[in-house]
Amino acid sequence: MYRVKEIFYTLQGEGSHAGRPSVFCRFTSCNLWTGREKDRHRAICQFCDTDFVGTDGPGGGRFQTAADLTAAVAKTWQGRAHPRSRPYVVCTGGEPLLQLDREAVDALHTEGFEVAIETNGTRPAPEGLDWICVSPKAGTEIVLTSGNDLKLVYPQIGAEPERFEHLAFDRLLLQPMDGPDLVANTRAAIDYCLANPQWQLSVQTHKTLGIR
Ligand SMILES: C[S@@+](CC[C@H](N)C(=O)[O-])C[C@H]1O[C@@H](n2cnc3c(N)ncnc32)[C@H](O)[C@@H]1O
Ligand SMILES: Nc1nc2[nH]cc(C(=O)O)c2c(=O)[nH]1
Ligand code: SF4
Ligand SMILES: [Mg+2]
Repeated sequence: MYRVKEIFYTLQGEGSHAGRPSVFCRFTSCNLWTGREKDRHRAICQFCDTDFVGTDGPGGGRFQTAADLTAAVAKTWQGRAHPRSRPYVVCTGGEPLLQLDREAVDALHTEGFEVAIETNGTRPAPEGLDWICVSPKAGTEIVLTSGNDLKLVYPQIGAEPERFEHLAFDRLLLQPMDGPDLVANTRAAIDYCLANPQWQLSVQTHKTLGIR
């Protein structure tokens, strides 16, 4: 069974695929925070901007099989078919690698989807994913050490960019930490990228665009 908070169609807001029409499938639960505000101060990951508790969001629910999950994703896609693009699903959460398995990836492929993931990198990934974005968190050990985007939320004490530069990712991205210090964090991320051009800036465009 797959427990999903919400499934929605929007533009990818972050990372190398920013602007790409995508179905977001947000899985319930995370291994680095319970998702409850009362636990935030003692969570391993304390800056999370997302509600991933429960299955009550738009399009959310409990899906018994990979085929059920895929049907829910497929009916959320609203793009017209075109030879230049395939339907695209971004599996996120919460931590999607607590639930996403080979069966679900295969079923999504059979339906014609390209399958991307946004993960904290602390759990192994099933084979077959088309796009892997790892966003490391201070105080954790990364087991997913290769992929496409390494998208580090900045700044994090104990997760300095230099720690990740040797990993086998196509792109290194800094994403300013949203919260009360967003303006200062954005300035600091810009300055870091300007001085260390192996890093590029990732802005959470959906937040300024006012879309999900
Ligand atoms: C909510 S997480 C879900 C996927 C996975 N658990 C992870 O952390 O990568 C989706 C993305 O949002 C980023 N994110 C979460 N809170 C953020 C914040 N306050 N500011 C900037 N990015 C944030 C995460 O680092 C991750 O790249
Ligand atoms: N538009 C949009 N883009 C996103 N990219 C990563 C997101 C996430 O929460 O994983 C996200 C999200 O929640 N919305
Ligand atoms: S690992 Fe991801 S989902 Fe979990 S608390 Fe951190 S940002 Fe949120
Ligand atoms: Mg988000």
